[in-house]
Amino acid sequence: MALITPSKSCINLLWFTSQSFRTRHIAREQFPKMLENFEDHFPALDVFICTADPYREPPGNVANTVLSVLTYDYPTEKLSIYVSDDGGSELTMFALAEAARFGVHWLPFCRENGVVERCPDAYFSSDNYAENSQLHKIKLMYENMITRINNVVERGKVNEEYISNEDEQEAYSKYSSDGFTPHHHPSTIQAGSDSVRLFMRPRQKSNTSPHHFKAGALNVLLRVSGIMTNGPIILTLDCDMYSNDPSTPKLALCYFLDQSLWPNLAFVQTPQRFHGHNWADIYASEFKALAHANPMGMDGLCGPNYMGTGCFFKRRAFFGGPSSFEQQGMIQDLVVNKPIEAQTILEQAHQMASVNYENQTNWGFKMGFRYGSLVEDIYTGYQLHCEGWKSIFCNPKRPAFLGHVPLSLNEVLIQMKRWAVGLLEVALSKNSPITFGMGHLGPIMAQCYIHYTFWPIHSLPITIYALLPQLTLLSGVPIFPKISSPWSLLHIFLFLGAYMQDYCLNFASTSQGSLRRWWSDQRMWIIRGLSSFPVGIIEYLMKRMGIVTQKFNVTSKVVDHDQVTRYNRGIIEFGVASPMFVPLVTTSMINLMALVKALVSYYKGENFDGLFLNTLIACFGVVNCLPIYEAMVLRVDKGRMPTKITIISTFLALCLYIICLFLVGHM
Ligand SMILES: O=c1ccn([C@@H]2O[C@H](COP(=O)(O)OP(=O)(O)O[C@H]3O[C@H](CO)[C@@H](O)[C@H](O)[C@H]3O)[C@@H](O)[C@H]2O)c(=O)[nH]1
Ligand SMILES: [Mn+2]
Repeated sequence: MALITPSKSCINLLWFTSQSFRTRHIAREQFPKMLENFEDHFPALDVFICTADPYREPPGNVANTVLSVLTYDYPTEKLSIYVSDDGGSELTMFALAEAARFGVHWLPFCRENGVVERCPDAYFSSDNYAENSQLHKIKLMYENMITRINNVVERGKVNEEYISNEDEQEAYSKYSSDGFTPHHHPSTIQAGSDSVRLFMRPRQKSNTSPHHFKAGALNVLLRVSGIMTNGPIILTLDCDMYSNDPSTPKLALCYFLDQSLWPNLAFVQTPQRFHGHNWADIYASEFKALAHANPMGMDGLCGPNYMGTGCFFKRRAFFGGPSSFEQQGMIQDLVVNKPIEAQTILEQAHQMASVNYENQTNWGFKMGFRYGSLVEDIYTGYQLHCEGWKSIFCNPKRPAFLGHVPLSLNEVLIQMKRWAVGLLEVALSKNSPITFGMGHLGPIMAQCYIHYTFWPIHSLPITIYALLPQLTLLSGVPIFPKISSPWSLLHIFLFLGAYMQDYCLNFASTSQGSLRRWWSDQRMWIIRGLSSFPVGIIEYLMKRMGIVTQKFNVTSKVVDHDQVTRYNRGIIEFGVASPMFVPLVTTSMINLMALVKALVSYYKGENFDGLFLNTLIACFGVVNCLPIYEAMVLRVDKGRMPTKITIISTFLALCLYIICLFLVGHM
C-alpha cells in the first residue's frame, strides 16, 4: 500500500495535467496562394542547421539536408543557410563544399522540372521520376558527390586529389593544425558562393568553458547570422531533418505576415515527422500525442512548445518579450549593407563565435536559446511563452520535414534518458512551471508544461505495476479486491478505459496499422518507464549533487544494413550489453515466473479469487515482454539479447523474489 499510493498520485497528477491539452483544440489550414503577389515583401530567411559528430551524423546526410532547404521556393537572394558543426570536422566541411557545388546544378534542375522532392537522396530513391538525359546527368553528379563524401569519411581526412585550389587547402589545413580537436578549436567561417549562400561555422570551443550543447551552437549562429544577413525569420533544423516541401517557408509566412498575429508571434512549429519508420513503429518514434494531438491542444492556448527542429522563429523573439524594447537595437540597427565577404564582417563574426563572447552577458538566460537544460527546445519555448510570446502549430498535409528514426532500442533509451534529465532540469528549476509558469502562463497552459516536464515520474507507477502485483502474486499476497467484489470491476474499467482513450484519441485515425502502432506505443511507455526514466532521474539527482556532469549523447543516424532489415521486419534491436536492458529483462522474468505460478495453482484447482487481478496484470506483462523472451532464447542474429544481460537479470529477478518471500514471511 505504501508504494501503491504514491504511484496513484503520480498517475492522477499526470492524468489531470494531460486534460489541459484537450480544452482548446485547434486545426489550421494554410493558403499560401494568397501570398503569390507579395514575393517582394518576403522577409529574409536564415536557416540554422546543427550537426555535432561526423561519425554519428553522416556528412552525406547533412549535405542532403542542406540541399533540401537550399532549393526552397523562396527568393534566392533572401535565403541564407548557416551550418553549425560542433564536431569541428573537415569531413562535414568537405560535404558542405560538395553540397554547395552540386546545389548550383540541383536548384535549376528542380525548378525546371517541377521537382517537389528536393532532398536528392529521397528523390533518387523514390523511383518517382522520368528517365531522360538531363536526369541521367544530374543523377551521376549526385552519385559522384556522395561517393566522394563517403570516401573522405572512410579515410577520416580530405584526400589531396579532392582539393582544387589554395583557398580550400588553407581551409582544410586549419583542421589538421596543432591543437585542433573537436572539443578545442578555433571558429572557422566560410562565406558561400554567389548563387548559394551557405555558411559553415564550427564555433570556438574550449575544454575549460561550458559550451551549452545545441543551445550554445544556435546562439552563435544567431549572432553570426545577425551580422552577416540578419534575416528577420529564422528556421532551426537538425541535420537529419530534411525539407520535404519547398513551399514550407511560405506556409510559415501565412502567419508571420498576418498583421493581427505578428506583434506577439514568436514561432511557427511544424510537427516532427519521420521517414522510414516501420509499419508497426516498434520504438514508437511517431510520438502521436507529443508531436500531433498535444500541440493542437496547446495551439488554442499560448501555442505549441518548441520541438527543436522544423521551427520558424521571429528573430526579434530572442531579444526580450513582445512589449520590451531593450534589445531592439541589436536587430534593427544592424542593417547589413556591406558585402558578406567584407573583412570587417568576417572579423566581427569570428569574435561573436569565440568562447568568451557570452561571459557576463544575458545570452542563454534572457537572450537567445536558453541554457540550463538538455532539452533546450522545451526550455526555450517555455521561456518565450512566459515572456508573453505566442506560437502557432502548422501541420500541413504533406509533411514539411522528415527526420531519421533511431534504429536500435539502446539508441532510443539513451535519447529518452537524456530527455528525462533535461525535463527534470526544467521541472525543478527556479523557473519551474509549477511556480514561475503558473504565475506567467495561467493555470491551463502551465499545466501543459507541468505535464511535459514531469514526464519522467511516469516511471514510478510503471515500475510499481510492473513488479508489485507480480511479486505479491508469487508470494501469495492479494493486494487488489477479489474478482467477486464489484470494486474489481472498477479497476478493470479504469485499466481498459485509459487504454481505449489513448487508442481513440491518438491512433484510431491512423490509416495503416493503427492497432499495431498503438500496441508498440504502449509497450514503449512501459520500456521507457522501467529504464530511461528511472536512470534519468538518478542521473539528474547525481548531477544536482555534483557527482556527474551531463553529456549530450548525440543520437546515431548511421544506417547499418542488417539493423535496417531487422527494423523493417519489426524485430526489436538489443545487441549491445546495455545496463538499460537489465531492468527490462529482470521485470520480464518476474512477470513470467508470476504467470507460471498462477497457472500452476489454477491447474491444481487452488482458489485464487483474491489474486485474479494480479494474474491479469502479470499476463499483460508477459504478452508485452514476448519480444524480450524471444531475444533471450530464440534469436541468433546480432540484435539478440546479450547473454551477459540475461544472466545478470535472472540473478536479480531471483534476488527480488527471495527478498519478497522474506518480507512476506516477516509480515
Ligand atoms: O553539442 C551538441 C549536441 C547536439 N547538437 C545537435 O542537436 C541536434 C539534436 O541532437 P540529437 O542527438 O538528434 O537529439 P534528439 O534527441 O534526437 O533530438 C531531439 O531532442 C533535442 C533535445 O531536446 C532537440 O534539440 C532536437 O531538435 C530533437 O529532435 C542534432 O542536429 C545535433 O547535431 C549540437 O549541435 N551540439
Ligand atoms: Mn534527432
